[in-house]
Amino acid sequence: MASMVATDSSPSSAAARLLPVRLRTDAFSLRRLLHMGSTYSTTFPRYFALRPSPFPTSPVVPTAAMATEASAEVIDGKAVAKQIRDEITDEVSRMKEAIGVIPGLAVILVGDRKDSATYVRNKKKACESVGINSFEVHLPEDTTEQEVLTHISVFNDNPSVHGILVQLPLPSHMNEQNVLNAIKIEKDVDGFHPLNIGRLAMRGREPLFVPCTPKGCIELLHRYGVSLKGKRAVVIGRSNIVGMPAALLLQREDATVSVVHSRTNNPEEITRQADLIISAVGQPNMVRGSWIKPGAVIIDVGINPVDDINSPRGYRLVGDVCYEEACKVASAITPVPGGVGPMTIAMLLQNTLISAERIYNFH
Ligand SMILES: Nc1nc(=O)c2c([nH]1)NC[C@@H]1CN(c3ccc(C(=O)N[C@@H](CCC(=O)O)C(=O)O)cc3)C=[N+]21
Repeated sequence: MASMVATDSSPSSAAARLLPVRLRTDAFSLRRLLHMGSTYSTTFPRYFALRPSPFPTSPVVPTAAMATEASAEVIDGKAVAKQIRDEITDEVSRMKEAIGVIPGLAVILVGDRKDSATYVRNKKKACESVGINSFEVHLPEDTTEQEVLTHISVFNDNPSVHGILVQLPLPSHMNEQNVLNAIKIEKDVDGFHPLNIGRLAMRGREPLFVPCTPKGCIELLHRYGVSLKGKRAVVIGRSNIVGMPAALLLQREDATVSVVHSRTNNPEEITRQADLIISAVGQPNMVRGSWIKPGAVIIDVGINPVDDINSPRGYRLVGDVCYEEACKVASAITPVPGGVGPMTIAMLLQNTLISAERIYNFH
């Protein structure tokens, strides 16, 4: 622990400063774990902190029995998202002081889905926390597609709005494609416009915006020092908003990518070859311990409610990955909640800031 304190107070590199405190002492521990396939060698201090010896006065020597009980590093998305929001707060005020512009995000919510309402409320709170202006339109379930298009058009023309997000899913009577295509590409902070996705897929091209959830996954890996170059990555799920863009981003990071989906033969065997797993399917606890190569890094995008009479809400959130099993095999894993979810919102704020900076040519 003493060495951690010393490292914290010494000048650190830019990369190290971005890392969560606990990792600053060894920014590349996870990268090393990836190479070694070990679940445990660089995590002794935390290991002992979590499982104190029953004989605290005697020195603790790791044994093989302990190794089988090793638990993965927790990739703390909540803490990293906070760090990113702090960076955005600074940048927003720098921009305001320099050119008098405040970034603005417009969110359109149609219908009364409780989860959507919660997400939109969280986005609004997050905007406030970093000094970004938020504009919100809440429309009833029976709104026509044309009315939604009109709201988009007004936001497209509003110079105080630099990002527009239409909360998905839309009510079933609407054509999602028509609605998303109406968003001006310069304000498409979700990055869902086909032209953005097309550019993401092409070598030598740059999208205006990278979709928030996959971007958040890659950002977490970067800030935890996980290198992807040459690594085998498996993305589970092929949705337009997570799985597919995540696979494209991983290829841009020089990973070798396989996409496992509902029609894949023997998904377990393919997934077990991965150094990195990104799971985005929406099936609670689908990825079991036996699917995971020892030492793999796991990013769990799933946010699945499961009934839980002991929870005040009557349910709790679990990921796609069986956490109890996975943390005994993986070298690092994102929890649910507190993993990718908060990063998605942080990336939305970042995209909104990037948009405003680009529109005003402010860097
Ligand atoms: N146009 C559009 N863009 C989106 O980005 C979008 C969307 N539609 N529709 C729905 C999904 C879902 N989504 C989440 C964002 C944050 C959390 C989040 O912060 N979750 C917390 C838990 C929150 C809780 O406890 O309820 C966590 O994982 O720690 C979850 C889910 C964005 N989405």
